[in-house]
Amino acid sequence: MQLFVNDLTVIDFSYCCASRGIVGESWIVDVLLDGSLNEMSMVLDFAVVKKQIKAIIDDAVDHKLLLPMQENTISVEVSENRPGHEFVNFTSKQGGYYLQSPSCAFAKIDTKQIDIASVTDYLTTIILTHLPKNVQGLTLNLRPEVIDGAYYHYTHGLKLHDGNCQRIAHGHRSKIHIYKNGQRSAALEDVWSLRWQDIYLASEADRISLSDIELSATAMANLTPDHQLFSYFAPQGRFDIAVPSTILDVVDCDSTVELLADFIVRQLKKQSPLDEFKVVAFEGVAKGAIANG
Ligand SMILES: Nc1nc2c(c(=O)[nH]1)N=C([C@H](O)[C@H](O)COP(=O)(O)OP(=O)(O)OP(=O)(O)O)CN2
Repeated sequence: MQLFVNDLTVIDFSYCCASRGIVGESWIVDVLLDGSLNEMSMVLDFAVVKKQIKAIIDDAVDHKLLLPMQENTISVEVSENRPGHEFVNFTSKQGGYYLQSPSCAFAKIDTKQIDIASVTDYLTTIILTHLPKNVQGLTLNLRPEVIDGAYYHYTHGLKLHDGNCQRIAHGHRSKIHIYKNGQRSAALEDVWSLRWQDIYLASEADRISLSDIELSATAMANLTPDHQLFSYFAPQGRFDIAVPSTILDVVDCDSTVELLADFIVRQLKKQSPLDEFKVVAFEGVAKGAIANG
């Protein structure tokens, strides 16, 4: 007997990619279980699938930075000064990224590259250990949203969020709709999808000086004048990141989707003060904010 739950959840995360750098991503998760019927004549109660399997997936990868541990341009070091914190040093074709975060912000995956296949294997192994004996098989289908139009991938952190969105390197793949004087503008949507393609979005308020940043000795030896530095404290701990200027956009606000929609409107108004704009900014799949100006 097989049981399925489609659209069980969306995982929003970022990952280290040798060619693209740190990439924000959103994948929808469908689940298919194979098993015999239990004493309730069920393969597994939908409530268990929806709550427990979703919780396992969230705990494993959601709002984390996924690290392909077989990639030799990544190193992880335990912080000696901050218990429970780790440093990640990552060199990509786009430049070097250096981070400090509480360990829960990273998922270490034994693979050469993060892709749908490796994350599916990783999650399947973890979930199978939690399933009752009557459930013998598990098929996960991870898939990006089908998007007919412009989208971007960004990575960010929300220092004021009391949940996992406080993690300084989690991200999303998000649609963007822009209306100019009531008409959808594919041209403006393309401009923003290009501007925020594989971008790190930092808040100016989180900028920190070189003397105050906390990174590994390896990172400190490899920082260049091109790196910009950001840091904050949030309930899970201290977060630091160094990002090369070329793959960074610094906004004058926090990066909640409400404020990002407003940021885009303000930039558009600066360029064309006489025109009216509406920006529908998504954050991951099927949610977002609308700003007008
Ligand atoms: N009003 C807003 N709420 C939240 C924002 C925001 O910008 N505006 N942002 C976040 C985080 O960035 C987070 O990444 C959003 O992800 P989401 O999947 O919605 O978070 P949850 O884990 O709580 O939801 P699940 O569907 O259970 O994964 C949070 N809120």
